[in-house]
Amino acid sequence: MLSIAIYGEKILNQQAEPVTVFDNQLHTLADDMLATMQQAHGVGIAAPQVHRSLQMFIMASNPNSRYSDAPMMAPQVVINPQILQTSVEQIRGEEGCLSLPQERCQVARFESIEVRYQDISGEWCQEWLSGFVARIFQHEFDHLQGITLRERMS
Ligand SMILES: O=C(O)C[C@@H](Cc1ccccc1)[C@H](O)SCc1ccccc1
Ligand SMILES: [Zn+2]
Repeated sequence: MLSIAIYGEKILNQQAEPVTVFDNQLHTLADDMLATMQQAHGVGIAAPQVHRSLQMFIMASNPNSRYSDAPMMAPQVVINPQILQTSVEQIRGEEGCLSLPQERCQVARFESIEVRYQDISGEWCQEWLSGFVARIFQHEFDHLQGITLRERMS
């Protein structure tokens, strides 16, 4: 397990660096992030949260106490992500953050988004996401820009 940065640590407010080398070390980091996220019962985790300023996160939606209709999906490693398009509609929903333990707040997110990112082998993927998975993507994408729930509280 990796240690999780807590709100107030500088790394959480920095713009993360692009990933340029897709090697075994990157695979190891992805495995360690996944294990850390699962131990914390999260549905996502971003590299800056484990003190690595890299544009990389994991999203792993699964039905949970707050989002019982969340889809079950295999964990997805997302690298150098871009948000290409967003829906007009936004939806407010409850979010938590592993870096803000015990805090929950309502955050408005776009209902659906078109995204482009590289997977763990460097292949580019482009797809539309909606609902809870889109919410996780936007939450983790914020972490890569140095934005946390505190800055999003509305
Ligand atoms: O801090 C993080 O990035 C992980 C969050 C991700 C998250 C994204 C969107 C909405 C909620 C959470 C953790 O998963 S916090 C734990 C959690 C899990 C399910 C629902 C709410 C909070
Ligand atoms: Zn978070």
